[in-house]
Amino acid sequence: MTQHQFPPVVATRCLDPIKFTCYFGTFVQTPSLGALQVLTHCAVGVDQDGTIVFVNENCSDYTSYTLKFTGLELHEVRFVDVADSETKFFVPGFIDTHIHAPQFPNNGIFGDSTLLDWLEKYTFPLESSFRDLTRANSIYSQVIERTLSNGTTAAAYYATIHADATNLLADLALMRGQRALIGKVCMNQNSPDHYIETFEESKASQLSVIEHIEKRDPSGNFVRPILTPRFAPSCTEKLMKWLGELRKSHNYHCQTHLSENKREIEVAKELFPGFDSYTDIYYKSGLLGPKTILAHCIHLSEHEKDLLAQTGCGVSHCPTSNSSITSGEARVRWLLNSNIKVSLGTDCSGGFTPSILQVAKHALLVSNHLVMKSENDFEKLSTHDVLYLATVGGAEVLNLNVKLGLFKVGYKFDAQLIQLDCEGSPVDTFEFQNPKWGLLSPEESRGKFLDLIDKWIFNGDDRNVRKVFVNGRCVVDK
Ligand SMILES: O=c1[nH]c(=O)c2nc[nH]c2[nH]1
Ligand SMILES: [Zn+2]
Repeated sequence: MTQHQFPPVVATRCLDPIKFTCYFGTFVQTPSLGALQVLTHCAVGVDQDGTIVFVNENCSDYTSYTLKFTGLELHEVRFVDVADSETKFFVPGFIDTHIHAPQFPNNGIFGDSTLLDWLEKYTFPLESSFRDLTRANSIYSQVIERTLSNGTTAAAYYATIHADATNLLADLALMRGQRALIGKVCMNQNSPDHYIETFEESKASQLSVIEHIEKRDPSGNFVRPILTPRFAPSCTEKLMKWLGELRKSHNYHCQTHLSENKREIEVAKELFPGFDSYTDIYYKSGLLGPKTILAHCIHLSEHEKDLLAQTGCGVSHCPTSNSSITSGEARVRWLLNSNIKVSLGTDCSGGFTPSILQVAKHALLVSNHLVMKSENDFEKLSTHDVLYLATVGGAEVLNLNVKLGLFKVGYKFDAQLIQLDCEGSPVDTFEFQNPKWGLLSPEESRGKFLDLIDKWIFNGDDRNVRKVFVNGRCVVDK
C-alpha cells in the first residue's frame, strides 16, 4: 500500500500548546431536551488541556476570580471578554453525526432522484474518483474548512473505499483541529465495477486505516477510526460479520445507513431473506452497540425501534437529506421516547448544506410536517429541542471518551462564539429587542434573549460564527 504524500506530517493544530484561558460573557446550552440555559456575566476557565475547570455565573470580577482559582500569575492567563455586544454568546460546538466528505462537490445536485438512482447517477462516480489523492486533498481540505466555519467542532465522516484518501482525511482533520470519526467505506457487492472492492481488499484496507489513524492519534481524543459498512445492500453477510467481530473485539465505533428509503428496504429484504427485518441484518451481524451510529431510521417498525433501544445505538437524523431525495420523515420523538439517542447529520450530499444550524431548522420544520399529517402535537420539536440534538445529542451519539456538548466542569471547551449584530450579518437586530441585562426584570431580559436565540436559529448562518474553539484552541477566527 502506498503512503499518501499530502499533507506533510507537521505538528498538528490539535496538539499545539495553549494557555490557561478565562472566557467571559453569555453562555447558552441545553442541559436536557427542551431546556435552554442562559448563563450571563459568566466566567468559564479552560485549562491547558482544553478542559473546563470552572463555570462561574454572575461573576463580578473574572480576573481576580481566575487568578485566585488557579494560583497563576496575570501573564500566565489569557482573558477573552465578549460582553461588548448583547447579541454575542457562546454555544457548544455543533456535532455532525453523518456526513460524506467526498460527496461535498455534489451539494445541491440531486435533481429529482431518490436514493438508489441518486447513488448510481451522482454518488458512486464522484466517490470512485477519490483514488486520485490530489483531488481528495483539495476536496477534503475544503470540507473541513467549511464545516469548521459553520461551527462544527466534531464530525462522523464517511470517506470512500480508498485507504490512502481516507488516511488523508484523518490527517487533515487532525492538522486543522477538528474532532473526527473517520470511516473507510466498506462495500463489496451490488456496486459498479469502477467502485467496488473484494472482501479481502476491504479487510486489508480497513485494517491499514485503523493502524494509520491510531498511530496518528493514540489518545483517540481527536481522530478515531469508525467501521463503515456502507449499507446492507452493498455488503455481503461475510463482510458485515467480519466488521461485527472487529467492532466487538476492539470496542470500535461503527456507522451505517438504516431504513432510509422504501425501495432500499425491499432490496435489503430480498438480498437477506433469512433475517426478520432490515435492522435484524445489522443486529445478527454484530454491528449494533452503544458506539454505533445509524443514519436516517425513517421507516422502522416498533420491533426494529426496540432493537435499537436494546442495543444502545444512536440515530443520526438527517432531515435535509430526507426531504431532498424524498426519503421520508423520521419520527424523532418516537425514537427519543424509547430512550434512543438522537442527533443531527448534514448527510452531504443527500443533504445540500454543510451547516448543522440549517439542519436543526429543517428538523424543526419536518417535525411540524409530521404534526400536520397526524394531527397531534406529539412530534413537534422546539428550537430548544433541535439545539439539544445539534450539541448534547451529538455528543451522546458520538460516545467519545471526552465529554462534549456542554459548558460544565470536566467537559472539553468545544465552542462557537456567535454574534448576531456583526458586520454582514443575515440577522436583522433591533436595539429594542436586546435583553438589556440588569436594566429590565430578569424574566423580561431572559424572554428577549430567548427570542434572539430563535432568530439566530431561523435566520443565522456561518457569518454569525465569529470564532470556533476545539479543545480550547481557537481554530477559526474571522
Ligand atoms: O444518504 C445516503 N447517502 C449515501 O451515500 C448512501 N449510501 C447508501 N445509503 C446512503 N444514503
Ligand atoms: Zn449518508
